[in-house]
Amino acid sequence: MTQGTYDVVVIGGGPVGENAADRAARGGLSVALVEHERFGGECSYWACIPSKALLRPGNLLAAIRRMPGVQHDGRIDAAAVFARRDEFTHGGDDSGQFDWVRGAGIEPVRGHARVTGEREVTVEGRDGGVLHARHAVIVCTGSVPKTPSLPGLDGLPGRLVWTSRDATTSSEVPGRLAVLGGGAVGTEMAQAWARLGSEVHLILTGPRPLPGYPDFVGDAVAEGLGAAGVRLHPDTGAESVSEVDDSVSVGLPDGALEVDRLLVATGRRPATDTLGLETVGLEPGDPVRVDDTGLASDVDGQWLYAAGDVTGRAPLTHQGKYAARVAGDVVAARARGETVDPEPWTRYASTADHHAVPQVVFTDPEVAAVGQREAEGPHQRDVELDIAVGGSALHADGYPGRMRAVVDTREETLLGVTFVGQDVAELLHSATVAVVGQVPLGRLWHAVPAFPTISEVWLRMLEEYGL
Ligand SMILES: Cc1cc2nc3c(=O)[nH]c(=O)nc-3n(C[C@H](O)[C@H](O)[C@H](O)COP(=O)(O)OP(=O)(O)OC[C@H]3O[C@@H](n4cnc5c(N)ncnc54)[C@H](O)[C@@H]3O)c2cc1C
Ligand SMILES: NC(=O)c1ccc[n+]([C@@H]2O[C@H](COP(=O)([O-])OP(=O)(O)OC[C@H]3O[C@@H](n4cnc5c(N)ncnc54)[C@H](O)[C@@H]3O)[C@@H](O)[C@H]2O)c1
Repeated sequence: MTQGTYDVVVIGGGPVGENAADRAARGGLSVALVEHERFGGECSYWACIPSKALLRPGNLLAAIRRMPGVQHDGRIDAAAVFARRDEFTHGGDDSGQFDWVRGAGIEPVRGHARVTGEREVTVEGRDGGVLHARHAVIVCTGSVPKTPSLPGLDGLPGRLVWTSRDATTSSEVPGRLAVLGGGAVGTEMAQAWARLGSEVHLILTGPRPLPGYPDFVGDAVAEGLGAAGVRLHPDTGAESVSEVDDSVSVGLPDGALEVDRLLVATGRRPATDTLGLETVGLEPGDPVRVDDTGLASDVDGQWLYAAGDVTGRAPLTHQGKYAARVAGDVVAARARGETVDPEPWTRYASTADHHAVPQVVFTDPEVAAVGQREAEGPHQRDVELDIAVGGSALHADGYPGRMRAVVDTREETLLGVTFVGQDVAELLHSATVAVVGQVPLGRLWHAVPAFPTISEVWLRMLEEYGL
């Protein structure tokens, strides 16, 4: 039984909760961190880490195939890929993360936490009890999969339906896999499992995958998925599903598709269903809306904060951790009695959430984007060009890639940059620095890309703009 009063109680020990707790502890506060499953959260065991471990070998093999003169037998050893993935996820053992929490001077608490009143958290489970927070409760409970309303889905036996957790942890390669949803999870997992040997069908409601990106991105990823053997079903959408002979029959407008597993990857929603938010006037199931300091917008008394997926702001690990650093620092500063001025771009405001969220989709080709994805106003211009420079040609034969920069034509700064192509992920931070730093194009002209690198496309983009 855990009872006690801490300066701060953080609910949810994923990457975001760990960072919020760490910053508050570094600020001199006593902190309890409550986790009901595994310290390290979704990202470490069921999301970012295992998915990237599954993708990398296939992307590497595809790159090798495109390079004349490199010997290979064209095979992926699925068992070895799974073994490497399981090393990254420590076979689901969170003791290393638990020890890190302790080592950071944070009190780890195992159990399910609920807010039961102002500055009060009740924990059920191994370390059950009531925790009181002198200064703040920070909610970092992440998100859970959204289930679409699809006739027959509720009645399908669980073994036939995959969530992203199954898609990232399975050590069996299904013969036939249907993937519902062409977002980041759907595209990444479709490609990974096709490369691991499944016959994969990607069912899309629109004409191309990754609908939130420029069309040239979705088209390039569709081509890459096709090259990996994924069968795309654009403008389709599943009408119903049912079990037939231990398989799933997916009803499509042009007939039934029979598969061994159905991966539902139709988005995520904030994990606030059983958090007790009704006790403080919030609606369970809704995101915890916050201002740029992380303070909950609809709760009085300046004590409830949130960061990460649960806020619905920028549901990515790195961006959630950024918001967590801000919230942890704000709580520590306010606890010291300091007045926090959340001016944009100070350490007390997660300003980048509005202007400069970077994301990579680790398909082949990769997608890397930050900030605005297209021109939206009269003084904005899209500058779009193929990535066709000395560096890219040497990197891969006939390198197919494209970029778009969105330029503020009055300030002559960048509002956003999108790349698609092999290995563009590592180009992204240069774009993020340019967007966040509002670097004038005239000054970017002097940031000379080394020859021969893919970054030479920066120079071509400036020339295309007119410099
Ligand atoms: C398949 C997949 C791949 C992804 N790949 C990437 C990627 O490559 N890069 C990227 O940036 N993002 C990726 N994401 C998104 C990323 O996983 C999330 O943005 C990130 O995990 C959010 O961190 P978080 O700490 O807010 O939430 P989570 O990681 O979900 O952690 C929340 C924690 O809170 C705990 N918790 C919840 N409720 C309670 C409660 N009441 N009491 C106690 N504990 C509780 C949970 O058990 C969990 O440990 C991916 C997502 C998926 C599904
Ligand atoms: N590399 C990365 O950064 C990475 C990788 C995976 C996931 N993530 C994050 O995890 C979260 C969840 O990813 P996700 O791909 O599940 O969500 P998403 O919202 O990115 O994509 C879901 C897709 O499913 C489609 N969809 C919705 N209902 C459908 C239906 N009934 N039938 C067919 N399609 C349908 C939507 O149009 C959308 O394209 C996102 O926030 C994502 O950014 C990030």
